[in-house]
Amino acid sequence: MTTTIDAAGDAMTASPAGGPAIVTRGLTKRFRGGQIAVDHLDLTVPRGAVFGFLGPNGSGKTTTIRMLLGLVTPTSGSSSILGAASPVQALTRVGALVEGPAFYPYLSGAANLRRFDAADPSADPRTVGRRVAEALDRVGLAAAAKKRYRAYSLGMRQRLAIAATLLGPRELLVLDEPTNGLDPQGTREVRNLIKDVAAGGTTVFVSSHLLAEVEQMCTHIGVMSTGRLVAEGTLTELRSASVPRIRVETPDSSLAAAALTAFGLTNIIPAPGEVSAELGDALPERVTAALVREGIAVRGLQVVHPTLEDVFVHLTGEGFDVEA
Ligand SMILES: Nc1ncnc2c1ncn2[C@@H]1O[C@H](COP(=O)(O)OP(=O)(O)OP(=O)(O)O)[C@@H](O)[C@H]1O
Repeated sequence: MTTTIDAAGDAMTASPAGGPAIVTRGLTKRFRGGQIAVDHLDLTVPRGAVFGFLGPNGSGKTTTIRMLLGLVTPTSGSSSILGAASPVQALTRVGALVEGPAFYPYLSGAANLRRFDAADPSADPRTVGRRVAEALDRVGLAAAAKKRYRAYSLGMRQRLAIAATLLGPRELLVLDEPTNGLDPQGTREVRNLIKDVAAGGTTVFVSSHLLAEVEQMCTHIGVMSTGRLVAEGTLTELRSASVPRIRVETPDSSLAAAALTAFGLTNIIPAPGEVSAELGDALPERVTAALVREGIAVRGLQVVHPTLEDVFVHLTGEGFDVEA
């Protein structure tokens, strides 16, 4: 049985039924011209998770999603969604938003969804009215069902795009950058919608380059950097991977560095007027006492806990956009 952490940080038990929602093994895509977009990706997305697929632009998120859905052929490796032998066999159980569907500006939200549904050969035309009404209700657009698409705000447009993925019962929702281009209000709407969908038992796999956004709605995170997965785990696991550091302000930084080394601290970085080191399990008061014993002038001392962003920047060597 796998244990996952819900969006609020509480422990919950994910259903083990049917195995993971997504598994990739050695998944690789090299485009013509030699560009490697995804490099031996081993990913496991547990059922019931809201999995944030985080990475800077160009790190391979969209290419991975396209391979998962059978829209791009991998160069090597394999992937499986919902335990199916091929993406086609799982597609009726998966809602996907990769490139926003082309909606007609002069049609209402409801009429657009009906047209969208008509293009799906697996959808039953006899139940379309009920399913469209339910999908609009789920995304909070029931009152705007008859409004023309062109009058929708950006947030409403994105919610309609998500409604299009919810026209049938879905076990898995795959959303590529669903908040791209949205203002803070629209972003909040989409984030809350994703949480609601997940609360109903649907696994959600959502890509983003926004760390804060992923932190607010996801139970699990996978971090991509130049086509490689550099970190994967629950939010709690990834947070606990961050090791606190001690920062000593002193005019004797080289002497202090030597004293910290002698004390057994590692990863020591001396700088003018200060020195810092990984604290690990050491007690800061003991470190202070050791420095004073060595006659080092300590002007200030601070224990610094790296944020999740610090951890990821360290892993990827790149900054993340932290604005939600
Ligand atoms: N059809 C293609 N042909 C050649 N190179 C491609 C193609 N599609 C993507 N790439 C390259 O593969 C790399 C990964 O792109 P991808 O779109 O998967 O990244 P991403 O993380 O989704 O980024 P973004 O958020 O900017 O879409 C990039 O360097 C991109 O230029």
